[in-house]
Amino acid sequence: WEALAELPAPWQCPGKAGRLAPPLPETPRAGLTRAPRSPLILHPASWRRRPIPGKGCQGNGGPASRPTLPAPRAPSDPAPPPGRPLKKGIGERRGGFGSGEDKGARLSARGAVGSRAACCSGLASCSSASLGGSVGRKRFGKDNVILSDIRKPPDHIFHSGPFIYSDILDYKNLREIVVNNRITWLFHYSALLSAVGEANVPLARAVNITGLHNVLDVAAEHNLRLFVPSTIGAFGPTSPRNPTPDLCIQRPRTIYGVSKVHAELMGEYYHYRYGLDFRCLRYPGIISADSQPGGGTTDYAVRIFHDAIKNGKFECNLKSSTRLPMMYIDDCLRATLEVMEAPAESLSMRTYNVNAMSFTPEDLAQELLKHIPEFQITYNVDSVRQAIADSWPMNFDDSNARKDWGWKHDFDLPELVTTMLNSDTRVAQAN
Ligand SMILES: NC(=O)C1=CN([C@@H]2O[C@H](COP(=O)(O)OP(=O)(O)OC[C@H]3O[C@@H](n4cnc5c(N)ncnc54)[C@H](O)[C@@H]3O)[C@@H](O)[C@H]2O)C=CC1
Ligand SMILES: CC(=O)[C@H](N)C(=O)O
Repeated sequence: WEALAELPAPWQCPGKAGRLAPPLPETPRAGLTRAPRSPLILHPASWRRRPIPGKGCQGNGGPASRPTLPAPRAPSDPAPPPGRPLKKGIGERRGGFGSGEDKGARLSARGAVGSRAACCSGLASCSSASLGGSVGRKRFGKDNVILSDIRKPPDHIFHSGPFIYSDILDYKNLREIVVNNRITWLFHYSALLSAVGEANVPLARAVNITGLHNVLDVAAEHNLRLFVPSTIGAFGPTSPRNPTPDLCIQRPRTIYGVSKVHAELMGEYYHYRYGLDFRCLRYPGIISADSQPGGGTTDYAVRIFHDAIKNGKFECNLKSSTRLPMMYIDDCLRATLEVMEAPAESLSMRTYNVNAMSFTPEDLAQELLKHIPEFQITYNVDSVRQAIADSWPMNFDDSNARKDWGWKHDFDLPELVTTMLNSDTRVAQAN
């Protein structure tokens, strides 16, 4: 591991346009040196090992012109220490990240000035929307959360705070956003979901795998705290299905699942090898009134509410007995913020299952009938979605999340249905 410390990290190697960091200024001493502080931004790139002549990556610019990586940590090392608190006064902006009361944000600040979080798109198709827009902005202040996507979100999101266009496949642009906006936390939501992924494997491979590589590199290079959601879809037919524990066989049969197992493993690898503060939750199917489903297998559990309110009936594309783990969006967002704000010492793992409830389409229909007595459900099974659902967990064991950082869900099936049908929710408003 000592020897590996002198090798370049992925984001320092040539191969992708704009990937090379600028050469280090000459420093008077050999070994670990500190580059001069910029008056505006102090980020971890300030800490460099001087390159050793003749070592480092070959190609553009020659070895001596390239900075080397932050020292890799041996796999047995403990998790990296939390970042230093922001200097008082500097990062205190509008009560959001870096504010005096905000413990999590202070922990995350890691030497940045005026910390900010960025969400690369978000939950469901009004993506960037749901997560950053709803809770991230409420929690940290609207100007301290920057949302991005390749699609314009609905108006209520678009006008709720900073939103920028960003393609996850454009590494240089990601880097610009992080540096120019002094980003300290990154929530990476861009992905193609299970059903649309099967319909366009090359695109799913690019967005879910290459996009993740870009995010990992930019996060490690700039010492960001990184959240990547995984899913029940990261398990497959050979995993125990009822319940599915955190650690077991993971052999998914969809490109979506394969890309998410890859994300879990790559994030953990970057954590142990480069000290990246990577945190990941395996979400169940997420049910939100705020957004339209994005092409997944669990979409029926969102669509059913829209159709029930609008037409009083619903045609379900999964069999009535298909049991899957599910969660209401508020629980999902709270779990995400809680794991991001948890002290590093409390995390015994970097990827956790989280769960709230588990139901079948029939269970959901029965609960809806209590509110809409004339509601009717029929079944027209989609064979692709059904095969996917049959390979996924029926119930999720999230005891490690509950034990390590105190995860506790608020919404079971009755509360979910009442809330989704409540006149305040967007399902009711949209219909
Ligand atoms: N919705 C759910 O039930 C669950 C979602 N998740 C995870 O949460 C994340 C978000 O899921 P949803 O919002 O439901 O999916 P979605 O399909 O609604 O949103 C994904 C977003 O990614 C954006 N995107 C696609 N290609 C992009 C690119 N090249 N650059 C930038 N953005 C791009 C899309 O425009 C879209 O807005 C995904 O990573 C998914 O795996 C995990 C488990 C359950
Ligand atoms: C559970 C998920 O990851 C998503 N909703 C999908 O069905 O693909």
